[in-house]
Amino acid sequence: MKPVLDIRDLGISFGGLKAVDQVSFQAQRHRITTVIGPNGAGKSTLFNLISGALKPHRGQVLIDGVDMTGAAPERTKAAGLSRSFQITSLFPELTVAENLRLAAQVLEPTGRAFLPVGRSTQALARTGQMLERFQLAHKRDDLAGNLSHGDQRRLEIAVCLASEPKILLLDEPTQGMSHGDTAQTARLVRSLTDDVTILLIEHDIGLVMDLSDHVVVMHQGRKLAEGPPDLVRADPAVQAAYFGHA
Ligand SMILES: Nc1ncnc2c1ncn2[C@@H]1O[C@H](COP(=O)(O)OP(=O)(O)OP(=O)(O)O)[C@@H](O)[C@H]1O
Repeated sequence: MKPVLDIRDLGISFGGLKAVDQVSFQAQRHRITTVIGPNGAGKSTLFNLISGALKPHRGQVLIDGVDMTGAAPERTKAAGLSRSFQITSLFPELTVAENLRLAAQVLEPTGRAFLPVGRSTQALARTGQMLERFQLAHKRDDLAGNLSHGDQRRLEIAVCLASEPKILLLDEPTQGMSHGDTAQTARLVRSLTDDVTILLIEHDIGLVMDLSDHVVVMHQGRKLAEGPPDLVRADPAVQAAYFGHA
């Protein structure tokens, strides 16, 4: 089957530093592909290259077979790529439902995007679905800024999904969460693969093993290894570079 995301020989340098160097891999539809690697390995830069926040110096990014290399974030978004950030990008002064409806507004047919809220039927329907799915219905009228950290991170994932993307880029979705919140969010992320393909950056190796279908290991800008989580974890080169022992 054609991969939904195809990364080919991607690279960028900052001055003399090759932050991402000759990286190639594919993300298969409805699977979770996780990028791991020590601090400074190039994971965030890779996400920036894929989402269009940075333009690569070499290589290609294909979304559903279409070359999107160097396309601006608005264009990769329109092609079906949605990204959540480590730092929350919610509107704290808007309610939970309003944050979702704003993101879902792109589902309205062209020319109807600025209709009064009550007539944005598709956006409202999607908002309702997201509230249910993310167990936020009882908090729909709470200000996003007043939610707990765990609820804010979950709302942020819901906002990313509200526009019905094909690919979801999640950067450490459970960072800073309590143990209980982490487990709940992990279950949620797993359930999302019915709808989307997920590309994840995650440091918690337990979560990586639990959640991932496929793991890509980065080290000093390069891809060190890739494969199923258990095989990658047992790889001596990965052990040496990432887990600190051979
Ligand atoms: N805009 C930039 N200008 C110069 N150097 C940069 C820039 N962005 C990243 N770097 C460097 O590129 C390398 C890769 O950084 P990156 O943030 O992608 O790593 P990472 O794997 O995401 O690390 P972490 O796990 O700490 O978030 C680092 O050495 C970093 O200092």
